[in-house]
Amino acid sequence: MKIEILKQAVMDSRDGITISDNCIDDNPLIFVNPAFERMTGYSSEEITNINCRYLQRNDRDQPELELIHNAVKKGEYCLVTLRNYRKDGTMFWNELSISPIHDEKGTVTNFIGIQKDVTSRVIIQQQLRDEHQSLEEMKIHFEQLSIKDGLTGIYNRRFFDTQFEIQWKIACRNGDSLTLAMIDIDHFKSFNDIYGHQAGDEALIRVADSLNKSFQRGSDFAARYGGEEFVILSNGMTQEQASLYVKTLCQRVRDLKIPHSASSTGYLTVSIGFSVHTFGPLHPSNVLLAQADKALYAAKKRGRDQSFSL
Ligand SMILES: Nc1nc2c(ncn2[C@@H]2O[C@H](COP(=O)(O)OP(=O)(O)OP(=O)(O)O)[C@@H](O)[C@H]2O)c(=O)[nH]1
Repeated sequence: MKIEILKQAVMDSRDGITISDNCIDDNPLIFVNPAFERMTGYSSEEITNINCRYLQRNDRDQPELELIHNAVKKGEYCLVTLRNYRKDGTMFWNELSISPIHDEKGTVTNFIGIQKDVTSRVIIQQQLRDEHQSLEEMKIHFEQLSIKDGLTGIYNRRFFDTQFEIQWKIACRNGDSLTLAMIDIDHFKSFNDIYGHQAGDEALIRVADSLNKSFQRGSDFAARYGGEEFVILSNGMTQEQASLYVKTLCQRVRDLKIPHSASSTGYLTVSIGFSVHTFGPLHPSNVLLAQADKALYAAKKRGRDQSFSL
């Protein structure tokens, strides 16, 4: 091939082509083609005989610069995408490859650099990444919405039903005990009537929060079961442990000291029915719910502000 054609190919290339001199201190550019001049806005005279790091200006905190530095040191090829700045100060993404040129003894005498302005591609990639991230955030948000109660922020009935099924199956397989506590606010209708619905909502939030902070085990959880009714599911407790635990729940709500003039104590209280059941392979799950529900009814009958188990 004629040397003239090679020369013309470099001059006509749409990609920027540079040649640096590796035998001179600081590896300065000794040639840039017209496409490089168009891409950067610098003329050949302005940028030859100096190292091309001026293209990064003060934006030196780019890990890719370390890759180039190492490749030059070892006399190796490398491909990076960098933020570069044109003469007018505007930024562009430069996809740069550098390849060593060897003399007959194998010494690296020069590097040839090929540069492409890939700004549009990088911007689209960033937009896609951002959109993907927002979609992920929305997905998490909607997942949370589907299992959390809108008012109190604790788990909702749907989550409880699913989780109850799972924990029941595990308990049946392992022969473990499960404890279900059904917690109902006392005289809540009159609380709403006296203090208003908004105050009722605030009381529900405070009670839910207090119950939600009461666990000893990671697998325990509280959920809002209905209007002013909550449930707590816990595994591995004995009857005695469960009995002590639910007493502390009643106390936690008393300690909130939410005034309730229609309550005999003067404060908002809860009644709790609980059931502890050790499951075997054939035990249905609803026994726990039915027993806890009956026990709650009994706790109400016995005067409220207390826990009870059948
Ligand atoms: N503010 C508010 N009130 C609610 C909400 N959900 C249910 N309630 C109210 O809770 C009250 C429950 O009343 P009842 O089922 O009669 O029970 P109670 O008055 O607590 O009586 P006992 O359970 O027998 O002590 C009703 O007045 C409902 O309107 C809610 O999200 N916000």
